[in-house]
Amino acid sequence: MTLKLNLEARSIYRSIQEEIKKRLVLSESARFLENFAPVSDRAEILGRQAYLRENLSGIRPELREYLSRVKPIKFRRDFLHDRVLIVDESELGKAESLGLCEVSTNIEDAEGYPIVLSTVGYGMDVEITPSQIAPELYVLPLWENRETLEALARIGELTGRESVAGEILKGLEALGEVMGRRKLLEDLDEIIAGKERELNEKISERLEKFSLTLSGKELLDFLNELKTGNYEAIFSHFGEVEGEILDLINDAENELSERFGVTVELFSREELYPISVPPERVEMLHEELERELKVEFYLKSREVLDRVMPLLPRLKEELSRVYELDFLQAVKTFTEGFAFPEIWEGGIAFVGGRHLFIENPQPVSYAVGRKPRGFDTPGSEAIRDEKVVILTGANSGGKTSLLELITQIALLAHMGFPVPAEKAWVEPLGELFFFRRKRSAYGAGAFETALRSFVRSLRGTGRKLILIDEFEAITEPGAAVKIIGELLKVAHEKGFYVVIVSHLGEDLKMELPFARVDGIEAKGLDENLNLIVDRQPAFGKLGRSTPELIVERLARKKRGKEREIFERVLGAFREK
Ligand SMILES: Nc1ncnc2c1ncn2[C@@H]1O[C@H](COP(=O)(O)OP(=O)(O)OP(=O)(O)O)[C@@H](O)[C@H]1O
Repeated sequence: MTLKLNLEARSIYRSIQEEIKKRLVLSESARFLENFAPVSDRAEILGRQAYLRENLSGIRPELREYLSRVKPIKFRRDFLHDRVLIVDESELGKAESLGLCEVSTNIEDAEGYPIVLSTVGYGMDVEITPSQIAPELYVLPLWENRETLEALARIGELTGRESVAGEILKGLEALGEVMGRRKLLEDLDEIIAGKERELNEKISERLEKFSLTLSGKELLDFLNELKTGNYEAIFSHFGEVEGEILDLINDAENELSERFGVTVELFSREELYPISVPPERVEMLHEELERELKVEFYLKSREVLDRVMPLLPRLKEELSRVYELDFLQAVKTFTEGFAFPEIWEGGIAFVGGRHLFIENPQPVSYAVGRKPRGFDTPGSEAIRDEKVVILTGANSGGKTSLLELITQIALLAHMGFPVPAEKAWVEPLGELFFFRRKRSAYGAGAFETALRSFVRSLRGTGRKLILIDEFEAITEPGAAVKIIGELLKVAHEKGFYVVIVSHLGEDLKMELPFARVDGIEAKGLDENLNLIVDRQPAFGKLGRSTPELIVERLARKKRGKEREIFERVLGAFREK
């Protein structure tokens, strides 16, 4: 059963969720938070506490870095156009239903396919399973996600649960060579263009040297031979250079052959300078390499998959566990220094509570309902198990913030989380109401709305905590005492827990003998004559209001007649 929240309590719940989400590394992990919505069920809360106690302890800060490197590994089914599967008539339906490649019963249909697979001995032997027909579909995503696998292996070490990722990575090593050649194939055009450029530079250099070595006399000799038609002599002279150029070309081709693992003949011998590679030759080489590589990659993938396939179910588990770990690390950093509340019967109490959204807050202890054993802060002897408490005190004393803190602690406790306090006791509730003061809303409309929601919260029975911030601000003080007084009596009769902020503490106290009145007070003045507030409410003690504090301040500062008047006013406060 979920804990029912009114609008403003829900908005505090949402801001707590946001705080945790901010700390997640992977946005998908947020779904874990949904399993921790506040509930009323004691056993469920205790179960969650046990889960978190057990799992938070193993979470190390370094985990974040590795979690952030994990990407989902997606295995996609795909129709592969580079292969054909030749099967027996009886297997045709099964093979086709896999939808992985072209299937036929006729070997003639294999024409033109780089990869020919068969169950009847016409090509590479396979069984009709996706892993044998298309092992690349498994292996390639693994290869491309090696970084994720490495991160998983580290996460395994950090959490003390050995990961299968290490073993998979070892298996993938066998693909290194063929993957290197796939990369080479991708870069083929660029590599050849580079070689072409390099070769032309070398040839041009050679030619330049050659022309420099041609002396004036040699030039005349040539011209003579040209005149007499003695081409032999000319050719023999130039032949020397031609030979050198051909050597350069051969060297370049040998080097490429070695890199690609096939015999390469790319450069034309007809036109020696500038030398160029006909595009159709590049195309042919590309095709040849591709065919060869496809077969090789297929075979290697099968080999690797044989070893890795049995590990994949565990890999999947580990990948989803990553989101849980991410959730846990976010909870761990968010709840650093928090304590698990004791789930008990008797209201809500905490020692050293720290407001979640105030920087460096003064810790505050508070109790509504029974005073737990172990709650022994100064002044706590005034607590008498009151379920209805009226919180009074100076403006800006921290009354609203205290209501927020009570809400935060109640919400986190019902989520099964640790709470921002040294110690806490929380009774599982059915409903939680938080009514904020409507600062700008004056007038009959606002009053009516507020009254209606207050009354709505009092309907029915069950375990409820109702927090109300200054109800009287929207009506006249006299009427407010009557209304609040009566409504609090209803709450008391029904056994609801209530904390209400009010400046009418004195009047309400007379009306409601069962209620406790607490006060937040100023400790004194700072150097700028501002009030220094003690955020810790004094239990069972009316908080002096701001006007009273100002009168007291002036009574102390002034002298003579004026002081007398201030003291008389102050006396009026004291008489009550
Ligand atoms: N425990 C605390 N530690 C430090 N600062 C606090 C604490 N509680 C409240 N404050 C700060 O004091 C200021 C006033 O708090 P808050 O609005 O809760 O007072 P309030 O008593 O409800 O005032 P008002 O009477 O005007 O409604 C806020 O700026 C708040 O951040």
